[in-house]
Amino acid sequence: MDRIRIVGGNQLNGVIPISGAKNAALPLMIASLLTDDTLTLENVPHLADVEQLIRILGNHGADISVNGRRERQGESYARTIHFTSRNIVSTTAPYELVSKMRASFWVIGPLLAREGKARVSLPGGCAIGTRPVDLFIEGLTALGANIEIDGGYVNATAPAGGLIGGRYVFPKVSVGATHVLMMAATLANGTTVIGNAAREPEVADLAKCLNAMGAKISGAGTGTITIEGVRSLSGARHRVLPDRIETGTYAMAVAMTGGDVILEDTDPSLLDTALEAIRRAGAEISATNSGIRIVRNGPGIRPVDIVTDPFPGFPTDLQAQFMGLMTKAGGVSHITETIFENRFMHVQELARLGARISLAGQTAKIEGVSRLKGAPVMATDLRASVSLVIAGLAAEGETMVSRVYHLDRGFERLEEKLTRCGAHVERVSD
Ligand SMILES: CC(=O)N[C@H]1[C@@H](OP(=O)(O)OP(=O)(O)OC[C@H]2O[C@@H](n3ccc(=O)[nH]c3=O)[C@H](O)[C@@H]2O)O[C@H](CO)[C@@H](O)[C@@H]1O
Ligand SMILES: C=C(OP(=O)(O)O)C(=O)O
Repeated sequence: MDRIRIVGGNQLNGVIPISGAKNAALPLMIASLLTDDTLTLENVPHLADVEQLIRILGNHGADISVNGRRERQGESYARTIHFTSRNIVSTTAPYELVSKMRASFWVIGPLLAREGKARVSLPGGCAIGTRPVDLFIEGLTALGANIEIDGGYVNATAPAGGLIGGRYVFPKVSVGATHVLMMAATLANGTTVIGNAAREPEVADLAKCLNAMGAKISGAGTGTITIEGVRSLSGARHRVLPDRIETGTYAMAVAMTGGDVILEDTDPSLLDTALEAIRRAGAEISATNSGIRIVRNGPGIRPVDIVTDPFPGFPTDLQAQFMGLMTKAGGVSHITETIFENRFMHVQELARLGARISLAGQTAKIEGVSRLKGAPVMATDLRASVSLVIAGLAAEGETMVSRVYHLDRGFERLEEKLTRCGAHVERVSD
């Protein structure tokens, strides 16, 4: 199993290209099931989750080629991938495939809308909380679906004439359930209104792509989304938006080590709240023509309190990384997690590096220390793993991160991107 070896102490200086967003690419890929035509996605990151979803879509009958080649004939990055689901050959998404990744459950929306039925295993994914699917079930039921859970599978059927436009107000914001309801409603009879919708940029990116495919969606990116159902969708070409979580992660890494880095091919407006927190921690951040410049020289890291919230709040997917940064702040900070009830698994691992963190309910208190010391640590989930990398970059000596398959789910070429900026980071394959 691969591990990542970091020798801390180097500043980061240079340019880091930001990849397409995993959390946009996944729903966009799933949207290809809505049409018998070809959906072409550009700027798709090369990640374990993308590969897994390619397998899942293939199981439903999608024909997939990468950069004009059949998948696995050659490797490349920032890929253009063509998805054609001329016929759906199976409306079942089996446990063996879906249990590995939460987002694969989302195929339920397109399958139900296009084929009138779907049998999808209850999802797996990062162990960061219970992550139920009640909101998906309520939302799809509001479009007329009949849903039962049996033997670990969600069995959904649409009325004889297809899904029917409806109104559903989420009692709690859910990114995934918003994606699914929006996709399902594109092919429903009549108009659907989704209230308290997730406002994440990835939802707006999916709507933009669906509209390019012929859907009639307005309001995506706001709390109310209106979808006028259409008979069928066509193919389209769409570029996946930049990964705001990867952007924030590297910005925090630079704030941690000090240095001067340009994050290229990204957009600061995707992560205003997180950038503001990093600024308050002592880094200078400015927009460039194609991204963000982040500089920290001289003064140390200042303690900053944050609370995670749905967009436009501070993203839960950057919480672990910000905690990594705060371990070396000159004072006490507090981090409150409001989205997932069990997203503090990195605390005990950061402690191995010398961090002083105590937990009280959903709030972590971090007493900054002046030095961290390298140690063997274990990645417990995707963002937790990269918080250990951030801490390791500023720790004295060697940090060895095991279970990096978590990291490979969401960070494309991390070692290469950091090494190019002067860090000592390498992958060790046993
Ligand atoms: C692939 C992807 O894009 N994943 C992101 C997506 O996950 P995901 O879409 O799974 O997260 P949700 O927004 O659905 O979850 C938010 C909260 O709602 C709860 N909930 C959700 C659905 C449901 O039916 N019932 C319910 O109670 C969840 O347990 C959680 O407490 O948004 C999260 C919140 O920004 C991010 O951390 C994930 O990185
Ligand atoms: C939690 C994440 O992903 P997922 O929802 O796929 O588990 C994440 O991207 O941080």
